[in-house]
Amino acid sequence: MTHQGTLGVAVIGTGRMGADHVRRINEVISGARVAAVVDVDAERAKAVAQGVDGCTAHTDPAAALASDDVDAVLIASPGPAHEATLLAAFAHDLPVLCEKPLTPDAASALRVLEAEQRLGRRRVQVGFMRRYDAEYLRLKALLDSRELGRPLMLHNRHRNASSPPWFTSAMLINDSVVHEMDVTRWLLGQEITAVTVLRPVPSGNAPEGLEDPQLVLFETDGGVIVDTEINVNCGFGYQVQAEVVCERGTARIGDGHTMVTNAAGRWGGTIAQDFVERFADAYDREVQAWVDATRRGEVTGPSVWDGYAAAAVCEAGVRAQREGTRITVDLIARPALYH
Ligand SMILES: NC(=O)c1ccc[n+]([C@@H]2O[C@H](COP(=O)([O-])OP(=O)(O)OC[C@H]3O[C@@H](n4cnc5c(N)ncnc54)[C@H](O)[C@@H]3O)[C@@H](O)[C@H]2O)c1
Ligand SMILES: O[C@H]1[C@H](O)[C@@H](O)[C@H](O)[C@@H](O)[C@H]1O
Repeated sequence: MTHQGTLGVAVIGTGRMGADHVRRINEVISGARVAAVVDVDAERAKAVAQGVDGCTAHTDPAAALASDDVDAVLIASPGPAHEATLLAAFAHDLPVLCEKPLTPDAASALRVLEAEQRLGRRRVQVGFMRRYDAEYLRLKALLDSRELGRPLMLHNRHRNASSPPWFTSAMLINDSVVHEMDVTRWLLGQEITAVTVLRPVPSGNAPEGLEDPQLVLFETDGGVIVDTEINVNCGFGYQVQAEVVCERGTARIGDGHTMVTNAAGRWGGTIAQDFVERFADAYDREVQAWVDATRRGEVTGPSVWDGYAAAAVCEAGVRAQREGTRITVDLIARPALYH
């Protein structure tokens, strides 16, 4: 560990999330510094490194991972690039915070799972940041207390103001609904066993050819039914809501009205415009929790098993969407490392 016990972090990928995590490590959280940044776009890496004291810029993760200044790795490159960097970090015995998705498909996630098991201990926290959001944490605590009895149904709404130009119909499932896959498994403590996808008439707001919105149904091994409206061109803002229906009551999060105003014949509040705004505190808590655990020599939070399970549900979801039928999810038995 460098500089009086401060964790030296290499941030891989300095795009939207990577640059935001560099700012967070530099300005918001404690116990870590950005020692190196890596991006295949050399200019982007250099521009981000310039704003950080003692930070080197690289185009190849191998150079950064081999540096004596680097104690830990934060991966924020696109999903298909995650596996290679995860395996390289394992080879250097470095702890990792890996943005979601762990990897884009179940086979590659399984390879990472097997590699981590060969190390014999957990090395990776996966960036499912909703587990660090104050509202989701309250909902989880309520469900764990069983105050409302057993959960029976979970209704989710996941709305983005607009989708980026490269967004595909499959990405509604594996880039967006992947978050509901993780919170469903985490909130309920159950695995998702089957997925069905229903598609209404596409919104006129959606780019030509994008099947948006969609309604995604999960069945779980505890008999809970979960529905998620995914709607990535809703136009009005970024909205993530969840309502759990239990035997003796319901609980709902995500209305997010910290202040309600009355003016000009209307009442109401404001809606965040993107995930960076809505989940700002959750990202801060996620990265701080990773740094704190790493400095204690521990690994906490969403695991490679969680990343693998989400990848397997994504695969079933994309098939369910394509084939228009209910698809069951096949998971391997959970290895002892993740019990
Ligand atoms: N948790 C969340 O809410 C959330 C939100 C958005 C994105 N993400 C995830 O964060 C990751 C990055 O997404 P983004 O929106 O920042 O993307 P982005 O396109 O803005 O940035 C990705 C960066 O990685 C670089 N890059 C590409 N291949 C690379 C490689 N092999 N090695 C190093 N750098 C490489 C690109 O040049 C680019 O600068 C993705 O895994 C994405 O799913 C998570
Ligand atoms: O990559 C992003 C990100 O994961 C957001 O949290 C989600 O709301 C978006 O739909 C997705 O495209």
